[in-house]
Amino acid sequence: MAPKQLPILSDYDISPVTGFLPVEEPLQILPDPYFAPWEEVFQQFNGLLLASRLRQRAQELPVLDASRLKTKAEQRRAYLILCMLSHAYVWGKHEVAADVLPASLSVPWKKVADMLELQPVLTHAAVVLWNWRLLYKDGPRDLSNLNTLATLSGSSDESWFYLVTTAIEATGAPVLSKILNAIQLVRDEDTAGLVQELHGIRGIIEELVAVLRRMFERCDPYVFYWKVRPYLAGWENMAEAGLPNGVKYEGVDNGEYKKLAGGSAAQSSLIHALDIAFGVEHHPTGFRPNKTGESKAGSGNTREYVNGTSGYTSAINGTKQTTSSPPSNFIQKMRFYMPGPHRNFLTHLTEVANIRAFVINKTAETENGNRSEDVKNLIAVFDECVHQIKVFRDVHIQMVTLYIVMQANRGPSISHGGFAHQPQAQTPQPEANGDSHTAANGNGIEAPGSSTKGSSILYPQKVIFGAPYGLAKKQEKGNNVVRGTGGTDLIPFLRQSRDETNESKIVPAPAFARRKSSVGLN
Ligand code: HEM
Repeated sequence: MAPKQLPILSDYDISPVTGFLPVEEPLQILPDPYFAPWEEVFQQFNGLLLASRLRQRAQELPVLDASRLKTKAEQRRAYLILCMLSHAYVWGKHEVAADVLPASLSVPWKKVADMLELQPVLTHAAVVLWNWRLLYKDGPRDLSNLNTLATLSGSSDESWFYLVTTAIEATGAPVLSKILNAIQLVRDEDTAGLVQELHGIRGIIEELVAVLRRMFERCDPYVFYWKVRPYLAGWENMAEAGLPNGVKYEGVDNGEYKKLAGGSAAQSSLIHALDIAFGVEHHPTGFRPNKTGESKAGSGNTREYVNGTSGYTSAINGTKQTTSSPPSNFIQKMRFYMPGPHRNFLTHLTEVANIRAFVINKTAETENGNRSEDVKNLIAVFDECVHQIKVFRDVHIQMVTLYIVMQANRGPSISHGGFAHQPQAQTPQPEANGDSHTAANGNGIEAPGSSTKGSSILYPQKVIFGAPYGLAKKQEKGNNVVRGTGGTDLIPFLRQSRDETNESKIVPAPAFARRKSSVGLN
C-alpha cells in the first residue's frame, strides 16, 4: 500500500514562512461599522475594568450577529475581542467572579469560536497567534519589531509575555517544512540528506530556547502572577475561585454551564509538532509505561505496551494503581483548544511521522559493529534535536518556578492581591477530581498569607478565595495536593514532560545530557 501523502501546510492554514501565525498582520479594527459597539468597548476596556464598570457596559451591548464576519481575519479579531472582554467580565477587578456571561458576549463568542473550530474561552490562538502587529511593516517578526494589540492588565509585562511566545512561533515557523522534508528523506532512505535536515532543525530549536530565555528580560514575575495570570484562567476546576459549575453562557446551548480550561502555551501547535516529529510521548502525571510494557520500536510514535492488561501504573495519592489503557494526558487535551486546522495538521503529522522509527531501525541494524559514519551522525544529530527540546523544557521549568511557585510563596504585596473574597454563602467545596495528584516531593506549596499547605499555586484567585483579605482558604489537615489546570500537579507534571523528552533519545546517556545541558535543574 502506498504511504499516506504528507500534509500540505497551506491545507491547514499554516505558512512555510510564518508557521501557525497568519501571513498578514492581524486586523487592528473590524472594518464593518456594524461591529463598532465592540470596538468602542474594547478600546477602553482596561479603564472600564479598573473602574469596575466593565460588567455593566458589556450587559448594555447589543447581541451582534457574528455571521456578518466575512473573512478569517475578521473572525480572529472578533474572537480576540470577545475572549478579552469575557475573561475581564468573569474575573472582574476586586469583584467576586461572575458565573453568568451575558448573551451580548456569550452568543457571538460561541458563534465565532465555532467558525474557527475553537472553544469559547481565551486561548493561545487569541492572545499569541492573533494579537500582534509590526512596528515597522518591512521589519522582521521578532522582539525588535513586535507589539501587542491588547492586554488584559494594560501592562507592558503582559505584552512581553505574549510577544516572546509570538516570537517563538515566528522563529519556529521554518521547522515545519523541515520536518516534512525529513519525513520524505526517510521515505527515500536518504540517510545523509536526513542528517543534514536534522542539523537545520536542531539549530532552529536552539533559537527557540534563546527566545524563551528572553522572557526574564521584560516580564516581571510579580506582575505576571498577580496581575496577568488570573485573567488567563478558564473555568474548569475553579470551584475554589467561586466557579464550581463553570460559567453559564446565556443564550447558548440552552444556557448550560460550561467548564473550559484557560489559555496556555501548552496549546502551541509548534511544540506539539516537535514532539510528534521526534516521537516524544507524554503520559498523565504519575503514569508511566511499566518495565514489562516498555516501548517496542513500532512507528516510533505509537508505543505498544506489550503487557496489555496491566500496562500502566500510577501512584495517585501514594497508592499504586494499574490500568489497562493510557488515560488522557493534559498536553493531549490541549489540542481541543487549538484552531481546528492546526489540530488536524497534528493528527496528519502523527500518521506520517517516521523519523524516530527510522533512527531506531538503523541503530538496531548496525549494532554488530558495522555502523557507518552516516548512521553514527544520524543517531548523534537526532539525539541533539531531542536534547534541545529537553533544554527548552528545562528553561521552562525554571521560568514556572520563578513566575508562579516563588510568587505564590511570597504572597501579594497588598493583602487582597486584587481579588474580592467570595461571600460565605457561595463557598463551594473543592471539586472531587480524579486527576489530582500528590506532590511528588511531598512539599505542598505554601499558600500566600496562610500557614496551610496545599492551595493551588496556579491561580492566585483560588488562593485568596474564601477568606477576607489575604487569608487563604484552609484545606484539610495533611492534604498536600497542589492542583493546576486540568487537575495536574504543576511541577511534577512539567518535570515528567521534560523527562519523557529525554527518554526519547536513542542514547539517553546522562553524561551526554550533562555535557550539553546549560541549565542546572535537579
Ligand atoms: C512566564 C512564562 C511562562 C509561564 C509562567 C508558563 C507556565 C506554564 C504552566 C503553569 C504550564 C502548565 C500547564 C498550564 O497550566 O497551562 C505550562 C505548560 C506549558 N508551557 Fe508554559 N509558561 C510560560 C511560558 C511559556 C512559553 C513562552 C512557551 C512557549 C511555547 C510555553 C510552552 C508551554 C508548553 C509547551 C507547556 C506544556 C508542557 C510541556 O510541553 O512540557 N510556556 N506553562
